[in-house]
Parts: sequence; structure tokens; C-alpha cells
Amino acid sequence: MTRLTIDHLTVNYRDTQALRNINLTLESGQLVGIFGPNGAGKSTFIKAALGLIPTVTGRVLWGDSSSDASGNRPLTHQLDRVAYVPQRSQIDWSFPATVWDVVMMGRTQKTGWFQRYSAVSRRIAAAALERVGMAAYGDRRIGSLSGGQQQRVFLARALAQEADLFCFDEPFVGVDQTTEAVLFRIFGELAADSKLVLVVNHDLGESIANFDQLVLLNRDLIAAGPRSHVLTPENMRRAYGTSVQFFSQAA
Ligand SMILES: Nc1ncnc2c1ncn2[C@@H]1O[C@H](COP(=O)(O)OP(=O)(O)OP(=O)(O)O)[C@@H](O)[C@H]1O
Repeated sequence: MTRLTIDHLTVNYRDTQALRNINLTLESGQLVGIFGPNGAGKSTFIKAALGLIPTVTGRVLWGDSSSDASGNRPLTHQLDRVAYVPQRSQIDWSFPATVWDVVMMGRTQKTGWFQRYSAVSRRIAAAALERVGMAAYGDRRIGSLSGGQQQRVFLARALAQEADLFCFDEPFVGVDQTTEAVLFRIFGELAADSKLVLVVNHDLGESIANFDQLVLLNRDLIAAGPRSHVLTPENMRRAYGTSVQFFSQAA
């Protein structure tokens, strides 16, 4: 098993403290939902963990969970093991790429830039597209697809990377119910296959039951663990400034 260790992570944007001293350990083989109100630092958490933005303090380690954390290596030195799908709003949908091009990008790290993709890579990409139900769309321009279809293609690209750690930022925004079901099914399969799957999410409704673990942020880490541990009225009040009954029912 593998473990992600977040150790004293603090992130500032010029005049905003986005994350304050986050300490957290997440084991592989789980689907983890990262929740919190708007501006809580959820996207920042993912970006900082992946080294996409600078941190003030802290380190993020990834490695064998049977050794102590000091034996684990920085995640940023192992990005070939990570698949990251940013928020849809951060992707340039006018980029003239086909669905097939996007999924093959998932193989670039394994193949190397400017190298020809191998037959194995093409087979893996085709299987990934098939798995998300988009095999018939390979020639379509990515910008011409619906939001749900685009999200499935980006999931296929992530699958083609054959990563161990998957990070999805708001994958359910603007997607249809069929796509939501496909995403949750595949996320669950990845977790069952010993991957660690981190999903930034907004929706505190019924779908929350799909997650094995929750991380509740509001600049500080409010709580992390199983739903029953995290979705308490006190934690909700600390995160959202209100205590909402149905949260505890969802637990
Ligand atoms: N590039 C940036 N420059 C300055 N401030 C930023 C930047 N990105 C985010 N912030 C601020 O940092 C805080 C955390 O933002 P972040 O996007 O991580 O929150 P979030 O929980 O993902 O929010 P949302 O649910 O609205 O997407 C917010 O106050 C936000 O305004």
C-alpha cells in the first residue's frame, strides 16, 4: 500500500492565506472527497500537493505506507505516478485537438515528447476511451462535446496515464447524471485497484455516500476520515458557518 503524507502545508496567495498548516495522511485504495465552502482552499490543496503553486511551508510525500514517512519521497519527484484533471473552466476548449489526441496525451510521459506512440500506448488509450463509453468519439473535436462527454474524455486521458494517484478538481460540475454515474463507477474501480483517488467536490447531497473518506477544509483542516466522523454538526458549523441536518443523515 502507498500513503500520501501532507505535512504542515501552508499556502499564501499574495494577501490571502489559502491553506494553514494542513497535516493529513491518506492511504491508497480509497476514494477521498475534498469538501468545503467556496474559497476554502480545495483547488489550492491539490495544486500545492502537485507542486503547481509555491508553498510557504510544508512537504507532501508519497511512498510505501509500511515505512515511516521519512522514508517516503516528495510527490513532486514522482509526478509520473500522478494523473491530474483540473477544473473544466481552466481548460482551453478551443484548442484544436480531437478526443483521440487528448487521450494520447496521457501516454506522453511514458512515451516521451516527439516520440511515436507505441502499439501498446495506442491499445491502452483505446481501452481507456472504451471504459468511459467514448470509443465512438475518437475523431471528434474536444470543444464540440458536451460537458459530460468532455469530462469523460479527460478521465480517459487520466486512465491512459496508468497512474497510482488520481486528482480530479470538480469533475461533476456541468455533467449529466449518466456521466456522474460513470465517473463514480470508475473512481470506485480505481480505489478497489489500490489507487488513491482525490476528488474535489461541492455537492453535499446523496452522492457523498460514494466516498470512502472525506476531507473537510476551510483554510484549516476541519476534519478528515470516514463520513460519520467528518459530517458532524460541529464540523459543518466550522466549515460552512451553519449546521445542516441532512449532512448527518447522509453519513
Ligand atoms: N491565483 C490566485 N491569486 C490570488 N488568490 C487566489 C488565487 N487562487 C485562489 N485564490 C484565493 O485563495 C483562496 C482559496 O481558493 P481555492 O480556489 O483553492 O478555493 P476552492 O475551495 O477551490 O474554491 P471553489 O470551491 O470556489 O472553487 C480563495 O480565497 C481564493 O480567492
